[in-house]
Amino acid sequence: MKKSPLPVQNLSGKDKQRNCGKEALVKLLRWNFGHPDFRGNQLEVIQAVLSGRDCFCLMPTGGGKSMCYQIPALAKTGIVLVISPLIALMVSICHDSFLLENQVTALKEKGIAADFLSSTQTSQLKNKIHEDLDSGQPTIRLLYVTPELIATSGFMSRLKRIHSRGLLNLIAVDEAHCISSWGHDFRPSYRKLSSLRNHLQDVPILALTATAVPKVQKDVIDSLNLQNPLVLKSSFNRSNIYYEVRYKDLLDDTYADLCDVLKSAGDVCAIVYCLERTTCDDLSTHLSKNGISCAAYHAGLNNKLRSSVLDDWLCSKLQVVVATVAFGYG
Ligand SMILES: Nc1ncnc2c1ncn2[C@@H]1O[C@H](COP(=O)(O)OP(=O)(O)OP(=O)(O)O)[C@@H](O)[C@H]1O
Repeated sequence: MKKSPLPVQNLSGKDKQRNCGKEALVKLLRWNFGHPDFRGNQLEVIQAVLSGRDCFCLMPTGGGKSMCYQIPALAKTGIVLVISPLIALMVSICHDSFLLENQVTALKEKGIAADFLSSTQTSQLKNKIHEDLDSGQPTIRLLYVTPELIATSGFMSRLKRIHSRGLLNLIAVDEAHCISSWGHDFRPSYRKLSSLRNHLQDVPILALTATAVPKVQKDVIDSLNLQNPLVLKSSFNRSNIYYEVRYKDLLDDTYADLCDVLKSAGDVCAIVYCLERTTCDDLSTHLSKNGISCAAYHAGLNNKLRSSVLDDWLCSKLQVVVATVAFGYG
């Protein structure tokens, strides 16, 4: 049976203080996500944004950044806007089984009213979301959008209307390092997010990233015009990860060595990254010949084939994917 989200309350006066308190927030976490307690800096971030403060949060991949805006969306009536560069990718090139993995689907399955707006949706679907947003009492609590959409005047006017009704609670900028031209993943569309502060002055902004050297961090804070932000950084040490370096030049046979490593690791799933497409094809053929269930993944393969490799790997039909960085982009 599906659980319905805990009822939310409008935060004002004493309620505001009480609901920003740890106890109420942990209750929301347990009820909606089944986690016993907050991890790392999650609670501090959540309390900061709920109290209306801007925040810059640096947390490692898998550290639980999403919870930092998902819980605020459940703690207050209104909307949390999540700006993510990943929506377009997820929706356009992945199919059902992978879509199930994405945040919106997972949230909906938990009974949380989340949705996304993307250029790949039918106008019927988009209109339905627009109607909900324009209604006096939108049902959507978490809305995922692309930075490109923020730059359109139509959507900004819609946001301003929602804000004028006191219903825009938080703007979360995921992968915030993309705003910085100093960063490794600069996206020009992210630069346009600097207009958010001018248009929606008193809405707290939460910048989230897993990668930001001090120069990038400053650039993100300046570009988004964060005001006296709470800056929180977590340790990048992942105690569950074991690192080992083997020097290729010192190995007699790199392919044979890799084959041994994969076989001795047992029935694990793995990604082997290569610099070139031809190496992916070549190594994948070699591993397959040696009894390892394996496929290549790179931008030279058509969408259908890439999707099926991704799908098979996600459902453990394939043990190893030999890929270029195209795998990280979906
Ligand atoms: N407080 C918590 N206790 C236990 N598990 C948690 C907690 N918060 C988040 N998680 C789990 O940690 C995993 C990673 O969370 P999440 O996807 O939000 O990480 P992330 O920091 O956004 O990662 P990425 O950088 O890849 O986007 C999820 O499975 C999530 O359910």
